[in-house]
Amino acid sequence: MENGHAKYRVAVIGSGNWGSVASRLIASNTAKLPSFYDEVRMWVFEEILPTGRKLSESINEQNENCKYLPGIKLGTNVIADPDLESAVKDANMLVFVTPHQFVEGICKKLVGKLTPGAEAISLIKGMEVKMEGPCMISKLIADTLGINCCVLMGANIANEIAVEEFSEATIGYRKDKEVANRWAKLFTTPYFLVSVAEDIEGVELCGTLKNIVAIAAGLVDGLDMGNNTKAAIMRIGLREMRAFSKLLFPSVRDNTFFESCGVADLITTCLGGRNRRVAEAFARNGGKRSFDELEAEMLRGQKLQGVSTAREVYEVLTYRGWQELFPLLSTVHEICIGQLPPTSIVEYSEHTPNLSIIGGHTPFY
Ligand SMILES: NC(=O)C1=CN([C@@H]2O[C@H](COP(=O)(O)OP(=O)(O)OC[C@H]3O[C@@H](n4cnc5c(N)ncnc54)[C@H](O)[C@@H]3O)[C@@H](O)[C@H]2O)C=CC1
Ligand SMILES: O=C(CO)COP(=O)(O)O
Repeated sequence: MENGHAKYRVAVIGSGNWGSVASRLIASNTAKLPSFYDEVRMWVFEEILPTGRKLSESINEQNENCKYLPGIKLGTNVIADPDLESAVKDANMLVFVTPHQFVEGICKKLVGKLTPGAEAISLIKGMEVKMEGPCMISKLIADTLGINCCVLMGANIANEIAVEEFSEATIGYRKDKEVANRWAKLFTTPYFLVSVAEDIEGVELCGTLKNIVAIAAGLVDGLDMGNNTKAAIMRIGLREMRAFSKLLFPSVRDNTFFESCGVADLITTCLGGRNRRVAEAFARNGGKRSFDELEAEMLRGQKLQGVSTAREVYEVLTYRGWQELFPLLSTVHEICIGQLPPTSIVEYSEHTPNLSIIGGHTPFY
């Protein structure tokens, strides 16, 4: 507490492409706003660079992440720390931003290590499928660590935000608007406008599911189909995103799909994202080179989320008998695993079933 007011210390867990940009954005605000400590600790999954140097040391020396965000200064108040426990020490605002497949292991290491009363926000686009069913990443963080966790999603291609091009984002929260507003204050800059929505599942599912649609858009690009086809894929994808989200969580609001986290993120990722780019290469190679191989070659350490999310969603669809209701989401997975050729992405619509069968109610479509 300072002058009777709480003062907040921020730690960022993750230092990939978006993790580095988010740290830079946040640090530009903590340096200015009196309610936050200047320093932002950024946890780094340690790597040895080709030069033989440790990535964390290189970041602190150059004030730049030469592997995941070359050419951009992070701000001198961003301190890279390869020790997870030390990175979160005394922090009461925790920003989770790693590829989704690593978050469970990270959370397990953090159990019992957090400052009491710490709050979290997840910038991670993805989900886990457990025995009990699908689990959103914010819930995984909240349940494993016993803390409240908001989400921030949006049309946020990191490299564009790094050079301060105008973007918007949506914070999803469950009940506590005051906490959501505090997160919004931490992230908002003149070039990064943040709004809040009391629909955490809707916001997070938008960010998660659009990565599958972006794979479909990339396949269409790789097959040299035109803008009309891509627009159709985006429209059908958005429709399936909304239907799937509402089936999982009936509380999900239609309006959420019109926020930055919804239609805007879908558009930007289908036009300029990594999922789109690698899927295009996959289709150009006729599906003969795997996504894993192309990811390693094209992204050099950055990670795709769409392929594993397609698998996770497919597990939910098959388990619940919903596969036929979601032809686009299902087809993307079947293409990714080589069960169908890339050209199937535009063939499925012939088999689109009568979608009004869901629970005998008016269809979501
Ligand atoms: N890059 C972007 O434009 C955006 C990314 N996102 C989301 O943010 C999340 C994080 O993405 P990025 O920061 O771009 O990461 P990235 O794609 O650059 O991923 C690489 C990161 O994973 C780390 N890593 C590798 N192996 C690891 C392990 N075993 N354990 C822990 N960490 C490991 C690497 O050190 C590196 O920090 C993802 O869910 C992504 O969908 C959201 C908006 C924009
Ligand atoms: O989520 C993103 C933009 O909002 C980035 O998407 P990609 O991971 O496909 O680059």
